[in-house]
Amino acid sequence: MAELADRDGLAAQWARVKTRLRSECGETAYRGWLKSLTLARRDGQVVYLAIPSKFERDRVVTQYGDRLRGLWQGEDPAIAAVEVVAAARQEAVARAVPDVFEDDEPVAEPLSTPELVSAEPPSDLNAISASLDARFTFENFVVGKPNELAFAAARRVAESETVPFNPLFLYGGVGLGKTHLMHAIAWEIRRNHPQRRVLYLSAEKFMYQFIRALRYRDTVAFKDLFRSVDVLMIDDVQFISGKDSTQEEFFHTFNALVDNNRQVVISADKSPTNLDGLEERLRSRLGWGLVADIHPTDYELRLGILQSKVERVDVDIPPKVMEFLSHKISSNVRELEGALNRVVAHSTLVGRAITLEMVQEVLSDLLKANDRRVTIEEIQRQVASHYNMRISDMYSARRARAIARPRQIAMYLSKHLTQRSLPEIGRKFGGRDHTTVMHAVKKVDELRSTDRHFDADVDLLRRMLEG
Ligand SMILES: Nc1ncnc2c1ncn2[C@@H]1O[C@H](COP(=O)(O)OP(=O)(O)OP(=O)(O)O)[C@@H](O)[C@H]1O
Repeated sequence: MAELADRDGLAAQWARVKTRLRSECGETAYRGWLKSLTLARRDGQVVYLAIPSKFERDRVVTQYGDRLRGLWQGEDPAIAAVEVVAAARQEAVARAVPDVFEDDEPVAEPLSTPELVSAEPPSDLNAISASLDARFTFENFVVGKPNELAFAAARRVAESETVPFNPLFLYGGVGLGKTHLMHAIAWEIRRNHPQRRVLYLSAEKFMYQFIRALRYRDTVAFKDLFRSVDVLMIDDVQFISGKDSTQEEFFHTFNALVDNNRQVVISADKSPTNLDGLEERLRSRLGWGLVADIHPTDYELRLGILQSKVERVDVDIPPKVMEFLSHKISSNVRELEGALNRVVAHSTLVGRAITLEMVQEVLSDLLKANDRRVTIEEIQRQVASHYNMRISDMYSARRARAIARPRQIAMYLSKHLTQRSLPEIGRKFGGRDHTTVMHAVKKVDELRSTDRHFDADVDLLRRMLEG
């Protein structure tokens, strides 16, 4: 009986860990890698999780191992380690786990035994296409200035009878709706043209399928399959950066599809020009169609998104609270949604009305983290006022040292205190080139190492900005 209760408690903990993993790591990573994790058992201070293949296990352990452990420890600080074990297919996991874990040692399965990974390489689209989230539709996507181009382009691709632009390349920062739009395109095509063969998967899964095909010496089937689709959608293409043979294969697949007038849709965290570790010919081809940027959200869009989510959960949230959340949680939409969910969950569980005070209390950690984020505009303001110059000189062409040096410092701080790329920073400084930003960063680094006063000055600015 006690054992059963323990098991239930463990399952509830695992459900919470999975929910947090999903919101922290993003939908693409969750669906691509984490969803297939299953809870095996707990033994003393160690929790055992299972996953179908060794390949996935290696990936999950390197990429998400620390986070998994942290989340489990959040549930129970006594947990010292989380072991991820490769088991055969899902059914086998369910069957084998109790026996497999009879021994104290977790069993890791050898990579060289293909039948343990999967009986057959996939023979059809359904086997490799990632599943689509029912919530990620065009109807549920709130459109504002920052995402209107991406939205319009996505709709056009989904509704058009022909191929309007090839590829459609959607890019933007974390949690701004790339995956949502990709799923929406796939849903819409499925609805309007059920006969079209749509393949949607993450770039990591593409790589995984490719490596698997190599291992099975089955690259012909792989090529046939990928080249037989009407619409190929690859999410998070930045993951193939630096993976030469995967890139090569992707390039050929891409060309074959485009040459045959099949639609290709790609998403990434950066524009083709700014994707590092990509071969030049691929980079240039990725930019041939329409490149649509999803900009960071503005206040109006955040408020709109919150309103649309609140309508669906059917709870009463005072307008002041909605404004407060849209104002304060500006990092990304995923975090905004997470904040709303936390507030609603707290209110339902504890039976407490949603007020400004309650929200500040429940979200104190998140609010603090958002407060700390610095924008390029704040940096420009702070640096300009520190050096007693006009803010417009941050974007002006004036090159006098008294102006140029603080501007370089502001570029340097933008590079270090924000997530913006060099070209993005350059744009915010009057449309300067990324090499100018690079030069500024180098120059400030140099001066910091040779001039003590200069170094202290920059350090002071940094501390003021970081609050
Ligand atoms: N404009 C929007 N309207 C409604 N929901 C949105 C909008 N933008 C983002 N979201 C929601 O925010 C969450 C994160 O979006 P999504 O997973 O598409 O981001 P992403 O850009 O693919 O992030 P990542 O780079 O982490 O994969 C999703 O739940 C999505 O539905």
